[in-house]
Amino acid sequence: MKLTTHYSIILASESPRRKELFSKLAIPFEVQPAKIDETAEGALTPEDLAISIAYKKTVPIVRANPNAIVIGADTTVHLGKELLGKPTNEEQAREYLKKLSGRTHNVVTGVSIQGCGTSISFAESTLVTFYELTDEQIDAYVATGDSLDKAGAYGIQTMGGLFVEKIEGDYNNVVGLPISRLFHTLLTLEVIAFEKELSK
Ligand SMILES: Cc1cn([C@H]2C[C@H](O)[C@@H](COP(=O)(O)OP(=O)(O)OP(=O)(O)O)O2)c(=O)[nH]c1=O
Repeated sequence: MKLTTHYSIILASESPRRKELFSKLAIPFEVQPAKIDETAEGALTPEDLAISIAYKKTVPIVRANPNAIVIGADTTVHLGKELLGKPTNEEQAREYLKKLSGRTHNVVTGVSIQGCGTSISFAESTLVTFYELTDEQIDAYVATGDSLDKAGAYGIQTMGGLFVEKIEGDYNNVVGLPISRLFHTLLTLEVIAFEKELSK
């Protein structure tokens, strides 16, 4: 299938995983990371929190590119009422993984699509259950350095995936972008469309 767009599209993210997932659409796009303060005020639900940060990421990019459609995303890990962001150091990474061991957590990615008269956001949730982890497993994984740029201190797409017993929901959402829901949303918004190929 071949998709097309009349818009210039900007992915407001420095995440290489988001860039790779967005590339599945095979349409031209640019990456412009937004450096923002990733905190949100008020007692928000996990979904509203992820949406509000995703939206915040689009704001400076929309301002600088008024003729583009800008897409921002934010992924957070929730264990009960506790929010586990990116660990600030290896000690915190170990602490997060100990908490996740043997339990089910919720990975929520907020996505915000802004610009050219479009303003829509959504959040997708995936439940992830970890095996019971030993200290040896946690120490060995954290020593790889993979934890530090990832919410919840693990990457399901890297060796962190070895800790996962099961997931309920969209795998790509855990990696950082629910690309299939985004694909359907962009089609509905007519931001993207199928390019009708002339019969050969
Ligand atoms: C749980 C989990 C998170 N992650 C990543 C996805 C996100 O990149 C990151 C969470 O941080 P985010 O703040 O969502 O994203 P980011 O800082 O990487 O990029 P940007 O703000 O510029 O868009 O954690 C994985 O790669 N694998 C996983 O299994």
